[in-house]
Amino acid sequence: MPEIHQTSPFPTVSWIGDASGGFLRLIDQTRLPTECVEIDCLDSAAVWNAIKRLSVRGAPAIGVAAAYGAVIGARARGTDDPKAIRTALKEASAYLRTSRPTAVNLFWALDRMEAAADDPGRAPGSPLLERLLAEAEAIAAEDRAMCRAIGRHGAELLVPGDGVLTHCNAGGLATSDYGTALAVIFSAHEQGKSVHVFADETRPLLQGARLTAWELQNRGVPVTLICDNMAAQVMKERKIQKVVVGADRIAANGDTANKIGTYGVALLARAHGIPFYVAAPSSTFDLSLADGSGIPIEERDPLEITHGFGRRTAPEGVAVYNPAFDVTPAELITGIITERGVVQPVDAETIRSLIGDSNATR
Ligand SMILES: CSC[C@H]1O[C@H](OP(=O)(O)O)[C@H](O)[C@@H]1O
Repeated sequence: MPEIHQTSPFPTVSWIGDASGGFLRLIDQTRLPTECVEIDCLDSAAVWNAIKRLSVRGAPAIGVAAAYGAVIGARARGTDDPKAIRTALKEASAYLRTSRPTAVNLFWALDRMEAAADDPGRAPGSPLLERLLAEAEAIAAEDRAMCRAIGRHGAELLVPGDGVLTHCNAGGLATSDYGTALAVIFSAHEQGKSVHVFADETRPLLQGARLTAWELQNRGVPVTLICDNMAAQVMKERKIQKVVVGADRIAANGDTANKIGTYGVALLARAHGIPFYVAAPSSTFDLSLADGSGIPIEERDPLEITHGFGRRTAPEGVAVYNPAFDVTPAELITGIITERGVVQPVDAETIRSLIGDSNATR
């Protein structure tokens, strides 16, 4: 059973100790906003469970956690023999890949960890476990930098007084720090642009209510919480000038998988003439997919719908459908805000030239 520690709000995911004896520490996001506690993951099974149960969630944060989980898994055979470490790493990587299917960052990060194990060029001469930890730390550091760059590029799209609708949580909790969609908000505020956020609560797991509202309040950003079914009304009342959401996997043509309900928000934004932006790092692109039809959509436990709020809210035995994501077609997306700039999603070649095949390793 992982240990539990009280903690300050950040960092979402961090490594404690050295390569041979260290472990992954993360905020348990299932306990927010009422409790901000951390759990320590001492083996790859604890990391797998943390991802599966959304203790750690959000595409980039899942990738960073999986990278550290691969380091832990590489030690599973208790030897410094590089051959045994590589074998244990591959086993841990294959196991961690089964935790959740949609966020491509999980697979992107594990691909990087496996490549690092075979690349003596990184930190030549140092023990393999230290090289693996260095790669995981690099993935986390790159993510922090990408989030800040996304914030800078995205903040240019906002004007003072904008009402911005968000869906789910694409904040610091969904990344190694600062967020993607919320990075745009945070950066705008740091530049003195006052914007007001309307946060969809985002059923069934309420990442918007529990996490986005919590993050924005922590940083002093004005936020109004709404139910998902109120998005059309706030748009009709002209309270919303922009929509900014995160992403879990973006295909080569810009089709974007994100939390369930995002597609509906995109349709509403189009109907009201409101720009709809996706904010995501290049690690969330899957250029191996020509379009969104190939993005695997996770289906989760029906109990998340029938037993939310701590009690049963549906008749015993009722049929339930619980897809955790949907795919917004590129033609409904005004622009994708990446660390390299804003790209118009329907031009697949522009996306490929901006993102580059090397970054989107799939
Ligand atoms: C910055 S990616 C955040 C992205 O991930 C969330 O899904 P989940 O909470 O199930 O991991 C949601 O789709 C967010 O937009």
